[in-house]
Amino acid sequence: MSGTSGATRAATEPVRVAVAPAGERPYEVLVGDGLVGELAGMAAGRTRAAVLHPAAMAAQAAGAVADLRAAGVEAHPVAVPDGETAKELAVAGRCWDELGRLGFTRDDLVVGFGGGTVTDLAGFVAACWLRGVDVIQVPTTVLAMVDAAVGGKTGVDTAAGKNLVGAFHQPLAVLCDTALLATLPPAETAAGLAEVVKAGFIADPAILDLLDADPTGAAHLPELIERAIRVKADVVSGDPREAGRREILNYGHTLGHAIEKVEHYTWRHGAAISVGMVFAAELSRLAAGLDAAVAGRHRELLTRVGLPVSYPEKAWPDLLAAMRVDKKSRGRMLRFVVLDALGSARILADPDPALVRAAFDAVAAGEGKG
Ligand SMILES: NC(=O)c1ccc[n+]([C@@H]2O[C@H](COP(=O)([O-])OP(=O)(O)OC[C@H]3O[C@@H](n4cnc5c(N)ncnc54)[C@H](O)[C@@H]3O)[C@@H](O)[C@H]2O)c1
Ligand SMILES: O=C(O)C(=O)C[C@@H](O)[C@H](O)[C@H](O)COP(=O)(O)O
Ligand SMILES: [Zn+2]
Repeated sequence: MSGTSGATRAATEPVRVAVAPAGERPYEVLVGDGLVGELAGMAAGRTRAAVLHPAAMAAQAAGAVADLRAAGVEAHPVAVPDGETAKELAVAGRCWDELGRLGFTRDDLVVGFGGGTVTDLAGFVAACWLRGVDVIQVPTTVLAMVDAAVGGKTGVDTAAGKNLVGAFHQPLAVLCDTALLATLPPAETAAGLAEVVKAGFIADPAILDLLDADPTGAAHLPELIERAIRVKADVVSGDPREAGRREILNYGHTLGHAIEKVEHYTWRHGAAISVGMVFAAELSRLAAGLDAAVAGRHRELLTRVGLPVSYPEKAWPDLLAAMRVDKKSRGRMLRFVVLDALGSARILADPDPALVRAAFDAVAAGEGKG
């Protein structure tokens, strides 16, 4: 490490998870307490860095900016709106204006410091500026650590729907400093656990046992974060541009993204994905032969985590319209991620509309309220 900033060093050796996207530069996801100090060492030698952060995280981001400056990097904080409103093309435009004002060149660095909305935005800003500059992600929510900051999916929302404009742009590194989670509100932790539960159902059932033992996640948080990152890293490494298997990471997202759109992005992503997974589990039971007990486990566990598991029936026409512009759709064909069994996910293309409706009816009936 060449950092000379005197920044806080990780108290213990970080966990390192390798991501090796086929045909692209490999990188590591580091997980540990006090890791944000590693940023300055990684950036040393660069001329400029722009640290994109939500206004609400200005104080924490200022620490990272100070570390970068102490390492000789001309670092600039760039405040962006909080929550999903960060993921608007106009916000990306303002970030590009700022990079232009700073004279950002191809060897300068974008840092995404915040939740998944900021890491999605920062990745997209970096992907497009000069057709691609490096980005280091410093996720500050559970959700961003286990999912959003890893894997190179970047983008913004449009009037037509969620994440419809974007680019694949893998980060140079991902620094998950678990000390930053100390200020995270419980509802945000629960939302992040939705993606952890997803990783459990599609690939690593041990996650579900850990959450059964403590649905707050607190007792096993470092292990849960590491396990979910390993699931994501494995899938992304094999299929970085979602030509096939990566679609399983979209479990629960077909309905989940539709709920986010219908709710005008006032729902947390993790909360919408929770309802979406209950729906996907029902569809799996009805159309892919998933064991009823495994389907039911979705409702039970997500309820205990504190996440919603039902949604009003009257919204169905709007939800169906929103699902048609999901990125997994082909032509007029809807495609969903389903489970054949615990830990075994696949695509179900063009299912019988009656079964899709029946799966939603079960969600609307609140059978999952537990
Ligand atoms: N690119 C991907 O692969 C991918 C994967 C999953 C989700 N996502 C995207 O991620 C977004 C959701 O991310 P999110 O759940 O992190 O939401 P978010 O970014 O809106 O953060 C949630 C809230 O927590 C606050 N916050 C962040 N860190 C904090 C901290 N340490 N202490 C206190 N408050 C803190 C934020 O300011 C915000 O108000 C969605 O837009 C979703 O589409 C992307
Ligand atoms: O990384 C992926 O691939 C995922 O699908 C992870 C999802 O949790 C995430 O919400 C992603 O942004 C959804 O992707 P999208 O392509 O449906 O927008
Ligand atoms: Zn997601």
